[in-house]
Amino acid sequence: MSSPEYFDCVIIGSGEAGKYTAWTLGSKYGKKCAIIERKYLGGACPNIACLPSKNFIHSASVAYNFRQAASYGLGSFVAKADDVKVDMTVPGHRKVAMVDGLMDLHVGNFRKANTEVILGEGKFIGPKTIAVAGRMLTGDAIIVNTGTRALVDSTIPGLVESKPLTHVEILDLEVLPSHLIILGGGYVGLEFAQAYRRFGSQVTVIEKHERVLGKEDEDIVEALVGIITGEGVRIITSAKIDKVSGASGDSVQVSVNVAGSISKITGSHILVATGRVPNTENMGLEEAGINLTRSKHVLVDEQLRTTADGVFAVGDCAGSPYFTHISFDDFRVVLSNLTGCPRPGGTTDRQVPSVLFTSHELAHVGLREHEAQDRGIKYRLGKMPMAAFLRTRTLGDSRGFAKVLVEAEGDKILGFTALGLAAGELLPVVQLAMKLGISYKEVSNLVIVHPTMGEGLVGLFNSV
Ligand SMILES: Cc1cc2nc3c(=O)[nH]c(=O)nc-3n(C[C@H](O)[C@H](O)[C@H](O)COP(=O)(O)OP(=O)(O)OC[C@H]3O[C@@H](n4cnc5c(N)ncnc54)[C@H](O)[C@@H]3O)c2cc1C
Ligand SMILES: NC(=O)c1ccc[n+]([C@@H]2O[C@H](COP(=O)([O-])OP(=O)(O)OC[C@H]3O[C@@H](n4cnc5c(N)ncnc54)[C@H](O)[C@@H]3O)[C@@H](O)[C@H]2O)c1
Repeated sequence: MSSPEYFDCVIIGSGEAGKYTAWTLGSKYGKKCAIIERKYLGGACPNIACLPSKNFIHSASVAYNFRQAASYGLGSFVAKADDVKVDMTVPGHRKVAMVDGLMDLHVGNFRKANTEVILGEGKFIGPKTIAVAGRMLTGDAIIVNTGTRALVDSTIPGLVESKPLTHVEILDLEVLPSHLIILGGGYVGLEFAQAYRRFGSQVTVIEKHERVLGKEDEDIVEALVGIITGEGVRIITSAKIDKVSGASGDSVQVSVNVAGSISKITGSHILVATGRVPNTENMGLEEAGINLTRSKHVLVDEQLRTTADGVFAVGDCAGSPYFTHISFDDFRVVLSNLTGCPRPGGTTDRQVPSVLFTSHELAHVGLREHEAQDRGIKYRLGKMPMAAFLRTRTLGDSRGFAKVLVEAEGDKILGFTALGLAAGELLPVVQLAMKLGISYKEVSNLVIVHPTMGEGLVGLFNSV
């Protein structure tokens, strides 16, 4: 057997953490990296997940705003709101143009970093040895960054046979579903539900738990559901799916059992959004000494080291919270290890901020109110309607609210949640205050420009 080709670092999967590692090791440290990618150069985010879905959401919000044109004196352009029909090929082309631009950027970055990009499916054939496209590679460091994929639950009778859409296919759909049925009321389900409703589809979301977005506080979910259902999305909760029949793209029927009462929902398309599974099977991981967890994520410690010497795992496949910015932070942790100065604590106690990109956005960081109550953590609460964030008045939509949890005995911020227009933009200043461990009063004492969204934080933090 010939000996493997040597690289300083070999990365399987070109997701967020992996590509930044290659770009940085190559451009800043002069290291020679190889990155192996089977389909989506740069990973899910720029190709089939975050960025294309947000591009779509923006197209949908233009359609939504167009229907409101009369309230801005533009009624003569829109005879009747229902007359606005979206040619779905156009948002599709807009998305493709964006992705093409992002790919140019990626190719340029790999070139600048002198990274060898190898297209193919990477598989371990021995400790630190990987086979791909008829080649055999090894390196000082190996990084597994293979991500996750949408779960299509084969235990639901008829679901697989109905050929449901996942987030990948729906982003390429060039027709508007007359009725889109969405299984799962989590991030993917709700973002697409509102977007497709805004494009003009009838939309039904079916969620198995008693609430959508099960992790969030009840008051937040109630307010968000009010906004989304107010636009015409139907949400069915506490629902068990008994059976799916028919075919997505033609006619599909879902039998739903809610507390023993069975109903049949008929739609034109069905989208699965019921969670994700790690891409860790058939890769020779365990044979190479890389153990998996019960959920089939790669088992890692706080420095993202696997059970095999010199092999790291990063991003979704390592069970890090499923967000691109978290995968990016995994890159920082691994880089700190590869450059000889491991980040103290690694991934322990890092912030996990999130934004659900519905309109209105749901932004969160730190402790939720129900989590504090469940854990018996005492807190003081500041809560303020978005109407008191005066910027929202200028934008004509003041729905939603924000709340902040502060220590009962001290002044540190424990958690922050906001539901409102552009709420995601409020996070960094709160995150910084939390990270520095400074008093919430430092935020309420800031001079913040009037009338920006951030200005509302002064009132919110004063209300504690
Ligand atoms: C619809 C949708 C919208 C989302 N929106 C957001 C958002 O707005 N903000 C946010 O922060 N997060 C969002 N996420 C989550 C985010 O996309 C993921 O958390 C992120 O992409 C994970 O990155 P990663 O580094 O783990 O790898 P990934 O981006 O998953 O990349 C892994 C890569 O590995 C490749 N691969 C797998 N196996 C092999 C193999 N054996 N050989 C070679 N290559 C392989 C895959 O093709 C893929 O390109 C969204 C997810 C979805 C589904
Ligand atoms: N804006 C963002 O940052 C963003 C957007 C999309 C996805 N993501 C990431 O991707 C992850 C995956 O998203 P997702 O929406 O696929 O998963 P999710 O875990 O967020 O939500 C899945 C939902 O499906 C429900 N469910 C599960 N099985 C079901 C069944 N049989 N019938 C009905 N409902 C069922 C769950 O109770 C849950 O509410 C997210 O958790 C998030 O981390 C992030």
